[in-house]
Amino acid sequence: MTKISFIGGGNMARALIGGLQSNGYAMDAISVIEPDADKRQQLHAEYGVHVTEQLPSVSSADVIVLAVKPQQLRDLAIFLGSLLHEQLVISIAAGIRSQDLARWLGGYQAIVRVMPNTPAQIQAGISALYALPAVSAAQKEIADTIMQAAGKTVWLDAEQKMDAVTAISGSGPAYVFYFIEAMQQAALELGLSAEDARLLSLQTFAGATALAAQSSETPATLRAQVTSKGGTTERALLSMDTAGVKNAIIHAAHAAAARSAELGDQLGKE
Ligand SMILES: NC(=O)C1=CN([C@@H]2O[C@H](COP(=O)(O)OP(=O)(O)OC[C@H]3O[C@@H](n4cnc5c(N)ncnc54)[C@H](OP(=O)(O)O)[C@@H]3O)[C@@H](O)[C@H]2O)C=CC1
Ligand SMILES: O=C(O)[C@@H]1CCC=N1
Repeated sequence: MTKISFIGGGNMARALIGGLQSNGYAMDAISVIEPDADKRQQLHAEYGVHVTEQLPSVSSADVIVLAVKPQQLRDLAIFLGSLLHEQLVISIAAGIRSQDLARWLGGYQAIVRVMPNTPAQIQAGISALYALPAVSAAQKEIADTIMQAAGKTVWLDAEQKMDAVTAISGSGPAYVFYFIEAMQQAALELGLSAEDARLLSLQTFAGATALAAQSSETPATLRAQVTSKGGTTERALLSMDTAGVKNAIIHAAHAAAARSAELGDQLGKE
């Protein structure tokens, strides 16, 4: 079994480990390097993974997943470079370009950049992957297998597309949760119980998403099928259009993509 070492045991590392566990991955093949003792203890208790604060332990791993914040990556990578021999390095840090990471690692090129998302923890994630040219086909296969344990995978032909991916699927779960929060708040305001608010909003999301995925119709057509002339949906959509909801969502995704590029520009300069 490929030995995986996560550096950083925060939200996204947990989500990926959860996905690997659900997929039957041997938890004793996974170790997590994390400075916070409470997080280490929690990760060990919940998943049975090895935990340590000792960076040199990465030497025994086949794959190293860099799961620290983008702002923490450079200092870590400069230290990590001397510990690498033939491991595959997977970076999930938003914005950070592979060539900047390679430079911080002292020229190490076996790098796959990945943008996962948190539904990984129930194997419903999607990850976009991009490999530097030096990454072998076998290493790409390993990266793909690991990320498939957390959901679907898509390979990018140009790293530049990572900013867009980050804005859509990386940050995207937060947009959906935001919408669900609003639906649940409205349900409560309209007099439904918390339990019904939760059930009705979540099943509506799940059902509409499944229909959009399975149907050959566009989302616009499916939306029109809900919208009876002179009816309730029409009134709701008019209210959304007046408030500029669609434009706000599009604008938000552009803002996220711009922030990804900005992180790459700012942090990559160092
Ligand atoms: N959350 C998400 O939905 C997604 C996140 N990502 C990317 O994943 C990365 C991690 O994000 P997320 O999990 O949300 O962040 P978190 O802050 O939750 O996790 C990062 C963890 O790494 C720890 N850490 C910091 N420095 C080191 C170090 N030198 N060695 C080991 N551990 C260290 C942090 O400790 P401390 O808090 O003490 O600094 C923290 O516990 C980011 O780069 C982000 O861009 C990508 C896709 C989606
Ligand atoms: O918010 C962030 O920066 C990270 C990257 C994508 C999702 N979370």
